[in-house]
Amino acid sequence: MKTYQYSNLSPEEIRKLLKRPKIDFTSIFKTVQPIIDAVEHDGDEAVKKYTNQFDGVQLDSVVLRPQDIETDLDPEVRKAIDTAFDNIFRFHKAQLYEPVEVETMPGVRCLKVSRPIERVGLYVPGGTAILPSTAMMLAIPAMIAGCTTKVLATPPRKDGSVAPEIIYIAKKAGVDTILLAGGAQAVAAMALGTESVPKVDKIFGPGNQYVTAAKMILQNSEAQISIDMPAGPSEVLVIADKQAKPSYVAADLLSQAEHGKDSQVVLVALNGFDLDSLKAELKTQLAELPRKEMAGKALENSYTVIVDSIERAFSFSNQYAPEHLIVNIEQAESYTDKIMNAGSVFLGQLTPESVGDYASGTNHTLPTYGYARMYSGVNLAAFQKSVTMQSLNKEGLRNIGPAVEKLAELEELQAHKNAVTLRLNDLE
Ligand SMILES: NC(=O)c1ccc[n+]([C@@H]2O[C@H](COP(=O)([O-])OP(=O)(O)OC[C@H]3O[C@@H](n4cnc5c(N)ncnc54)[C@H](O)[C@@H]3O)[C@@H](O)[C@H]2O)c1
Ligand SMILES: N[C@H](CO)Cc1c[nH]c[nH+]1
Ligand SMILES: [Zn+2]
Repeated sequence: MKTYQYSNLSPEEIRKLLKRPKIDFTSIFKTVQPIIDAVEHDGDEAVKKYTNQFDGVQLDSVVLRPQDIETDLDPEVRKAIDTAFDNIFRFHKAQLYEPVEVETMPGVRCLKVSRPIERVGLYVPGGTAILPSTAMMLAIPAMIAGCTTKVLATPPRKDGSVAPEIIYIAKKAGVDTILLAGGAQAVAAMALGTESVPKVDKIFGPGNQYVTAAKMILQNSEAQISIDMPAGPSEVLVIADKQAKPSYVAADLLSQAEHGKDSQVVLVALNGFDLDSLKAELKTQLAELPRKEMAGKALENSYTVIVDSIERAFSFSNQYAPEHLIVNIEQAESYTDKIMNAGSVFLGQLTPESVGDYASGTNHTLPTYGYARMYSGVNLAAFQKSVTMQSLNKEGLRNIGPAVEKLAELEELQAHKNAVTLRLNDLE
């Protein structure tokens, strides 16, 4: 990790630091488009072909029905999943809201109600690590929202199976179909539908560049789907002051670096934070990690910036708009008003980012790459759409009619005006 002193940086150097490592989507689109075309044309056969090519697995069937499969989990694993499941359920259930009803003028009643997006596709990455936690983050809000068709896609393991933990979660959350595929072929199968995969209306979930590119292409295609957000390689920004323990900060930075070599981690250090101890901690902790190669590569894309005030620390973080922000400074809770752009925030010395990845209750599918400036992380509302309704009585029609007639006249839309005038005349 390189270290920069903020006050010595030129505006151009700051701009460069705030940008993420470039992803060349043009070449990825060239790989992904033919995969999508093949799935559109050949359905399940294409899914099988690419699963063989990229995952080395020859599938007999591309789908499983989780409800038909017995799972035998280690009791401790089951208990941990159940704890996380309950917390995620509780936090997302609390996001259900009551219909909005307003009488905008006497006799004119307006309503806003929520309805589930009926058919959803949930992508659970599985290239370099199995992620049962992502299965929970997607399937639980889909269940609470009332989505009726829930397809969960995940790459098969080398023996063609799906991790029992994912099956257990899928059953618990009422997922109907598991698609044994990853990458662009899985996204295409859910967006377009195949002989055995139901077509969905919205696709959720993080993934590598092939997954992200397929989501981007398909949302702009005739498949008529929407996607949650452009979620890319995991990232974290830590703000640390002199009270922050270097060993904790190192562990937090490494926890996101170990996701993949393209992850980026950033430390914004306030004066007094012990950078020498941090460097030593990073070295010793990294050496012990099973994924040290990936995490080490990610650290090469990463950096520390030293700032001289808390204001500067938050303004840098807001411009960077991290997926995860850890505020490891004294009285962290008193600074929440300063946080404008971040996917999910972890306040204080005792709140590692990992708790949000697994079990605190918040969602871990979050915007990366600076998209936290305008996108929210996955939440209950992402699985719903709102429908507005209105109804008028005689008084309402009399009250509102003249304004609508006048505005229709202004826009020279006579039929619009007539629809009101005919009714008003009948009232007389
Ligand atoms: N932002 C978030 O919320 C979040 C959460 C969890 C994970 N992540 C990120 O998700 C990503 C997971 O990536 P992953 O690779 O482990 O799993 P993945 O499931 O996203 O991708 C694996 C699939 O990629 C396809 N693939 C592999 N090589 C290919 C090639 N050359 N051409 C075409 N397709 C190919 C294969 O079909 C394979 O099944 C990581 O970048 C991680 O940081 C993000
Ligand atoms: N940190 C990831 C989101 O960026 C989510 C995750 C899953 N498992 C562990 N971490
Ligand atoms: Zn993580």
